[in-house]
Amino acid sequence: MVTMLSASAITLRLGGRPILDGAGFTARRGAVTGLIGPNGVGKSTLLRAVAGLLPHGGDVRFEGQPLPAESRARARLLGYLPQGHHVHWPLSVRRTVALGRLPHLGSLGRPGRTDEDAVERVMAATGIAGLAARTVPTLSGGERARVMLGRVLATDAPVLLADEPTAALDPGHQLRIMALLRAEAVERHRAVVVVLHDLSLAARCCDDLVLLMPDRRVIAGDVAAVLTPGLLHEAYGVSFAVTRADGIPVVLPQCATTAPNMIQFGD
Ligand SMILES: Nc1ncnc2c1ncn2[C@@H]1O[C@H](COP(=O)(O)OP(=O)(O)OP(=O)(O)O)[C@@H](O)[C@H]1O
Repeated sequence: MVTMLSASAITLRLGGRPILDGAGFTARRGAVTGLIGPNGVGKSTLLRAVAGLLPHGGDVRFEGQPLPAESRARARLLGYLPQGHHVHWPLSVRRTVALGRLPHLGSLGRPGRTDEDAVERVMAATGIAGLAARTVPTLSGGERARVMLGRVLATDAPVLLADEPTAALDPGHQLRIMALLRAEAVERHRAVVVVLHDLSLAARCCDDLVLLMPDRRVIAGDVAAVLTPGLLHEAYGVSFAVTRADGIPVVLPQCATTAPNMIQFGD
């Protein structure tokens, strides 16, 4: 599979502090790449930098070419789903998904047949066609997550960057969202990059993993190469058992004691 997106030597400061210092990763066409690592290590920041939403040093390329500086042209290449994205105003589901077509609309901003087809396709794929007329604030968390994902899928961008799209979802919805992202990668030949905290879900649903370490190393490779007990202990500060259940990888954090207050938080 071909590298579609590459980010290298990304440096970035926020609030006067260096947050990223030489981070990078590649994402292949037709594959799901999981971006993992402990809280605060810089996963969201890296994704936002790559999406062009934060000024940064380093190099981001699409199929070997620098990304266009113009935001609409860039948005046609990179679809970005922010963490915990909500719509608080009473916009219908259909109109929310249609917002994903904005980078494609001409100067009059009028959607054409291609735009309408894209919205219908995405609403069917995400299972939200039956909710089309509902307003987003009236939806459940699981329904809203699918609508927000629908909005980004409607961009038809070849690269999808999704920041914790499964957060706060039940296990069934988590698997459905990941299956959708997989289908976008495999059937529509996109490169999908997804930030995940659930390491078993990452092991099960991702082809490649990128682990951001607290000491700023970046460990990239397939699931077996990255999800080792040694690397996970270094990354998260607790022990892990990496095993299989019915052939499905399972990554279990271990605690010497069952008392949660025995886990020490870092600085
Ligand atoms: N606007 C900001 N100003 C100053 N520091 C910030 C800002 N935004 C983020 N940071 C800091 O940057 C670091 C990386 O944050 P980021 O949200 O990228 O981490 P993350 O790996 O996505 O974390 P989590 O898993 O908790 O979502 C954190 O220490 C955070 O406090």
